[in-house]
Amino acid sequence: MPGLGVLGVHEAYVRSLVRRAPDWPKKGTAFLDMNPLLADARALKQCIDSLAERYGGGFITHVAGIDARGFTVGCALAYALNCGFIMVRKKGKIPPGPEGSSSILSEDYELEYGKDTLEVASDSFDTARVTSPRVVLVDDLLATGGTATAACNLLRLAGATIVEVAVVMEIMSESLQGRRRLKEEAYIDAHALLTFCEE
Ligand SMILES: O=P(O)(O)OC[C@H]1O[C@H](OP(=O)(O)OP(=O)(O)O)[C@H](O)[C@@H]1O
Ligand SMILES: Nc1ncnc2[nH]cnc12
Repeated sequence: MPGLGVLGVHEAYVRSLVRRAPDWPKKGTAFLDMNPLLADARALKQCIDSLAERYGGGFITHVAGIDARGFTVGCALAYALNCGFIMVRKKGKIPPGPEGSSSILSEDYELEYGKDTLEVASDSFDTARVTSPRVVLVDDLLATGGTATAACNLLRLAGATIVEVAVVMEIMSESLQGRRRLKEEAYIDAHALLTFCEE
């Protein structure tokens, strides 16, 4: 149907369940909260079904999700695709592997309202069983793209090929050009279920 987004006739309903928190966590940030969307069975199912349709077919071997909100949608998608799920974690959360068998890959980055560090275990992918992991990276939201770019870098260091970054919400504005940044710095395309144009 022309003029409809990727969620088609479901878009308005799903969009209505994104709550805005102006000036949070910092003045000037228009925070988009997907808690009401996650809490709604119909909206959650529509989001996961839409992503599963896009990435189904057997090419994807793993879904990776970014700590913490990316875990919600990411793990549900992995289940729907019958894939494994990889956690890209915030600093200090990954336990050591048995006796030096793995190391922790780490990258500092900036996001819309701060700085942080992401980590991935070097042995996240069992490459003896899946020789070339093909991954869709999932998060709730793309703003500057700093978080997703760092996650792509880490997953590649761990041996993955990133097929696409998928988010529920993308914020597009003069200052937030995450899609462009991902393409320029990580050579990856983004797929968003909902787009929000700010400013
Ligand atoms: O495109 P960017 O500007 O990098 O911003 C997007 C990131 O910001 C939020 O994560 P946050 O660090 O707030 O973590 P949370 O999921 O633990 O709330 C969001 O979940 C994305 O991961
Ligand atoms: N505006 C925003 N709303 C929700 N999460 C975010 N992460 C980065 N920017 C965000």
